[in-house]
Amino acid sequence: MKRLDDSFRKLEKFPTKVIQFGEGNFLRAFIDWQIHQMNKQGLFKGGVKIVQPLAKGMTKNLDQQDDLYTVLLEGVLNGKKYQSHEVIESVNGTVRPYENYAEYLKLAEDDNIEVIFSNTTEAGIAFDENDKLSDQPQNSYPGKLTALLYHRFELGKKGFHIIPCELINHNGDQLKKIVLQYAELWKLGEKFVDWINNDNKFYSTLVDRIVPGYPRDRAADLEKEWGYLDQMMVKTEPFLIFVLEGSQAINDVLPLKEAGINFVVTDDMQPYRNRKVSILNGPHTTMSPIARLAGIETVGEVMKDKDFYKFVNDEMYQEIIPTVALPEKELADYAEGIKERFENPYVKHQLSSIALNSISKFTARLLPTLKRYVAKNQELPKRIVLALAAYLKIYRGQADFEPSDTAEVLAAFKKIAGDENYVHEALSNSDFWGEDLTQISGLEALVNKYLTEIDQKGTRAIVERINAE
Ligand SMILES: NC(=O)c1ccc[n+]([C@@H]2O[C@H](COP(=O)([O-])OP(=O)(O)OC[C@H]3O[C@@H](n4cnc5c(N)ncnc54)[C@H](O)[C@@H]3O)[C@@H](O)[C@H]2O)c1
Ligand SMILES: O=P(O)(O)OC[C@@H](O)[C@@H](O)[C@H](O)[C@H](O)CO
Repeated sequence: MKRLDDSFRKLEKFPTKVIQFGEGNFLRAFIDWQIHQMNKQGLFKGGVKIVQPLAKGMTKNLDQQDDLYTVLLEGVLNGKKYQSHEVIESVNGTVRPYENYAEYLKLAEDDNIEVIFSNTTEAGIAFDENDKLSDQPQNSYPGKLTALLYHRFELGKKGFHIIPCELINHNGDQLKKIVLQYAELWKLGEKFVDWINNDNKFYSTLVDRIVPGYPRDRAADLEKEWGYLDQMMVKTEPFLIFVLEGSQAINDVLPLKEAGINFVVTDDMQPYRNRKVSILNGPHTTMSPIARLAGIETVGEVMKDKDFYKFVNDEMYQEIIPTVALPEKELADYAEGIKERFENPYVKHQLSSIALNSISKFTARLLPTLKRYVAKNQELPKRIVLALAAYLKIYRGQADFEPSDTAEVLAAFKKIAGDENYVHEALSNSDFWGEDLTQISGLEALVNKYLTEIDQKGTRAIVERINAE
């Protein structure tokens, strides 16, 4: 069978206007897909050069198919079923700084390039004090970026719009802060710092699209159906939201909105972040321990089970939405969309993968809601507390499966697992939760009660009872 090659292109190859750090599934199904949508409508007329941020990666595989790949879009959005595939033509080429650093630095010389995107995972936006300007390349992504920016500055050229998509809060501010740290460490001078501050714009973003990646189980069948080989195909849900904090002028640079994409430019993205973290990630973090203890394996199975569906729905509407400071109708529409995404029949989202590092996830994704709920109602949100009790059972080593967390967290739980005051010891450990949870009135007693009930009857019985209350 034929591989993808340039003969599959339907659009002309546009000049490179974007540098993208990262060749991962998410960026290919999110940023490069969006650029392709703009190009199809003649709105952007620009291509992407992908920089592989690590020594090892997938860019050679992409080059082997002339930088083309297929996005398989499957799911339900606003009640409409989507099942389509499209060859994405927005990638113009790839650059590997570990193999050819000169070619990497040369990107700074291209006047057509206006925008830099990145997604190097949450670990990527980090300062490495051992990085040097003379390294070829620097170890960290911000180190590599600073070297590129400095070369651009020395050539007297204009700066960039720098748009990180890593899932950390204030990602743009964080990245800029580290670039300025390198400017100081490498003594790049006041003028460079002024150029960073005045000629470049760093934006903070929130990205949301579930991208399960390469559809391993169906790839061979899909290739047969499409009539070509594609080792870089990527599967995604149809939903996306791309929130960017900054001035509306970015719409002139990136006419995403005009292309019909759900691109939101705002001067404060925190409400969008709170909404996503509490209404999407919150229920994920709640259902994962409770449903796994009841023998359920995926988010889709949770949504198909009438008891668990009601439990999740009630958590969204009774415990979470009333605590988020946005118009209720908007939140309800968002919640309905999330339920549709959780029900996506094409995505098998494992509860075990959501469970990775659950203690920090509970702290970031559920604890703020629990505290806001208590402040508002002077009582505890039962469903979130049941999740906490279920986690304590799992982390005590009393489930049919192991908890997966950092070595420190696992060791700390191991130390207290045999303690007769286990619940008190666990809840009062501020290293887990950032604070002493026994200070929240009634929490320790309710967790103890739920733990006893879980031992006696299992989580499903408690879910049924809470549903009936
Ligand atoms: N897949 C999703 O559904 C989804 C949705 C929203 C956000 N995200 C987030 O996007 C990120 C990437 O996800 P993906 O599915 O594309 O993963 P992936 O494994 O396909 O790609 C990871 C990319 O990050 C780069 N990378 C990894 N560690 C790095 C480091 N220390 N420094 C620099 N670069 C590094 C790799 O080179 C690669 O380009 C994750 O952090 C994930 O949480 C994923
Ligand atoms: O990716 P994690 O492990 O941080 O969190 C698990 C899920 O809640 C998460 O992947 C969501 O599906 C995603 O955040 C949707 O955009």
